[in-house]
Amino acid sequence: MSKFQEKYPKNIKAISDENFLDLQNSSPKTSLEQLGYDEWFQRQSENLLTDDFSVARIIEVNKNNYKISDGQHEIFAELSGKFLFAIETILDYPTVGDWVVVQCFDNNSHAIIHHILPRKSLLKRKDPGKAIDFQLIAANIDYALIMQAVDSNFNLNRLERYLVMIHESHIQPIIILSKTDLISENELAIMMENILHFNKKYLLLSISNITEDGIRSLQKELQSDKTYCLLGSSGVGKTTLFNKLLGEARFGVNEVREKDSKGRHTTTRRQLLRLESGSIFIDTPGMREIGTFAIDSGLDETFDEIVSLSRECRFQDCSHTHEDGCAVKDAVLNGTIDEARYQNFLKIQKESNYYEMSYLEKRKKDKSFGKMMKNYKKSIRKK
Ligand SMILES: Nc1nc2c(ncn2[C@@H]2O[C@H](COP(=O)(O)OP(=O)(O)OP(=O)(O)O)[C@@H](O)[C@H]2O)c(=O)[nH]1
Ligand SMILES: [Zn+2]
Repeated sequence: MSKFQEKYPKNIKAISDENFLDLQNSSPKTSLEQLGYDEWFQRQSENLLTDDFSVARIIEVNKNNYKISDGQHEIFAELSGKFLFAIETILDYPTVGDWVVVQCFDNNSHAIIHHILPRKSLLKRKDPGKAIDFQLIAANIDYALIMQAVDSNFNLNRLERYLVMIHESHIQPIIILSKTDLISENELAIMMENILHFNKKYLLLSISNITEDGIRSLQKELQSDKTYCLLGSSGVGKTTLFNKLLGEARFGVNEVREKDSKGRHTTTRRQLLRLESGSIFIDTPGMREIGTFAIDSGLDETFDEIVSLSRECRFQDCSHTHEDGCAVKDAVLNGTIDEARYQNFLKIQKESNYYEMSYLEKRKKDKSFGKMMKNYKKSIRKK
């Protein structure tokens, strides 16, 4: 064991076969379970599964329809009229990874979506085209692999921003440093030390797609039937890594050409797929351009030392910028809290306050518009 591993045994796990043992001992899994369906979702669906309704997972969101899978069939699906009518905000639409209650027709050639099961996690982002709207990226992701390359891409502030966003989405982060072939072992150790200094609670792995260092350790971390996504700036090596995980033999299968429900040929990229090892990966177009996210509890978890200090501030609504008796500012002055980290905390907090507010205002507006429409429809019916 290296010195580094001794210091951070939990963060840098030695390669072990633990993950694989429980696989061998368990009873055969249903095809739904192999797609990530578990007891929790089962409980959520209990009262909804009447008549000929069944459960399936959204594996693709297209312009005019969805593609769902029950682990055996891939079926084009549309929303029921009742479902559409009840939609109040973007958040009510299904997205990739969602579990839905459906009714299948004509020998599984198409399906109608009636309900979305509650989500364990939801990844969303601000729509770049609009000031305050959301775009859903994916639901029910268990782990996000946050990738940063060790070259000029490496940036602790950006890493913290990703961590905040991931916490906010209720997803577990795993940090991956990529392109380790570009630096020496010593340089890598220093970088990892820098990351772990503030982020001891996370698993940190390092990989090189070129030398394949660390790839096997990463593969051993990936659990079967859990859902993952790869996040990180353009060029850090996500696609290269993903193709490696898919396996050389299956290289290229991610592109599919098929007929949509209206019989037209379309070429799409699979948005949810299962690796041979049993782990599930979601890769949607929106994931590639993640921008600003709503941030609330995620901020607390990422900057926990700052947030716990803030309870000692004189004012309850202290902004930690100019107030007298601010425990956070004092800690920065006496060096207990890192200055750069404090500045990044303020920056993310400021952006999120602004963003959160505009979202709430928008939602209020949406609701009152919905009410207005309902009253209008009622008044028409009365006439
Ligand atoms: N030195 C080095 N280069 C790598 C490694 N992995 C990928 N690259 C190179 O980095 C470039 C970008 O790799 P991609 O896998 O396309 O990166 P990406 O993160 O998927 O980028 P986007 O598709 O733009 O999001 C390519 O030229 C790769 O050959 C690595 O481990 N080491
Ligand atoms: Zn304060």
